Amino acid sequence: MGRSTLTAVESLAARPEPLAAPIPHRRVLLKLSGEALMGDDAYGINRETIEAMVGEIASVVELGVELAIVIGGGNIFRGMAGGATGMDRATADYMGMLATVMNSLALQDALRQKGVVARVQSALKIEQVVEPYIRPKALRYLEEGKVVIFAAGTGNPFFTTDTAAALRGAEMGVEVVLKATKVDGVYTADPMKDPGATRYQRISFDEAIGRNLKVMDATAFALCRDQKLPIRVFSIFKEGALLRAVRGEDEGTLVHV
Ligand SMILES: Nc1ncnc2c1ncn2[C@@H]1O[C@H](COP(=O)(O)OP(=O)(O)O)[C@@H](O)[C@H]1O
Ligand SMILES: O=c1ccn([C@@H]2O[C@H](COP(=O)(O)OP(=O)(O)O)[C@@H](O)[C@H]2O)c(=O)[nH]1
Repeated sequence: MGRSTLTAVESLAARPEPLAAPIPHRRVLLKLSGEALMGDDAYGINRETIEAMVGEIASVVELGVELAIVIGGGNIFRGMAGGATGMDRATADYMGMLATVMNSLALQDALRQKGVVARVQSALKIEQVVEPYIRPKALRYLEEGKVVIFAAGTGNPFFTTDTAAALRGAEMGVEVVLKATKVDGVYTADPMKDPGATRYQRISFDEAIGRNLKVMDATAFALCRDQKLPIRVFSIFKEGALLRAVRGEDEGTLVHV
């Protein structure tokens, strides 16, 4: 038996007994902001930010929660910025999707170093580098206790990784989409621009869409609303926030049907 198979089996065997307090979520999708992974750096992945996140992911996996991840690419390339400089928007968006593949591979490796088994599946075919997205295979990995990282967004230009998170979340049948981003929830206005903005504890999809709150794009909101898939928005920088979100505790903002 190959070493990688053993590791997967070992990690399954090492799953702890269910805790006395039941965990409300058995399968979740985590959306990690590419841009937030920069931390204070000018571009790329900040070592401390990714290490902190990987530590939190490891503790979620230890709980026995099945975890799928969609990672952004804004720390390397953002299609809109390319478009603004006169580049063809679709070409710029494909570059953005390739950036998410790089982030996914970096995250997979950071997880490996922490002893967490992860598989990357890409919406774009780059078979020498990463396996393609195959839904039943992804479901199988999750059932085996492996983390699945979905790379290349939806595989289509003019979309975002938030929409990819909603799409893959719905396909994987997760109970919640957890959006880890730069801000600690959904505010009445963009808190980066309006210091008077206040945070919602809970907000309905209809209200978030109606008020045009930009923390997530409208396509992602609409897809989650139609699929009755709640989203919890929380800070990527806050220690313990992911674990609290997975436990269904009051963290950030819950966007609900
Ligand atoms: N109403 C709002 N509440 C919270 N954040 C908002 C709101 N409107 C705009 N934002 C902005 O949305 C950003 C998160 O969206 P985005 O940049 O797409 O995140 P990500 O990189 O995580 O996909 C926040 O950094 C914040 O500045
Ligand atoms: O389905 C997708 C997902 C992403 N992108 C491109 O990839 C970039 C990076 O993704 P995103 O901006 O969502 O990342 P994040 O905000 O999390 O850093 C986007 O700007 C788009 O250009 C795309 O074209 N289609």
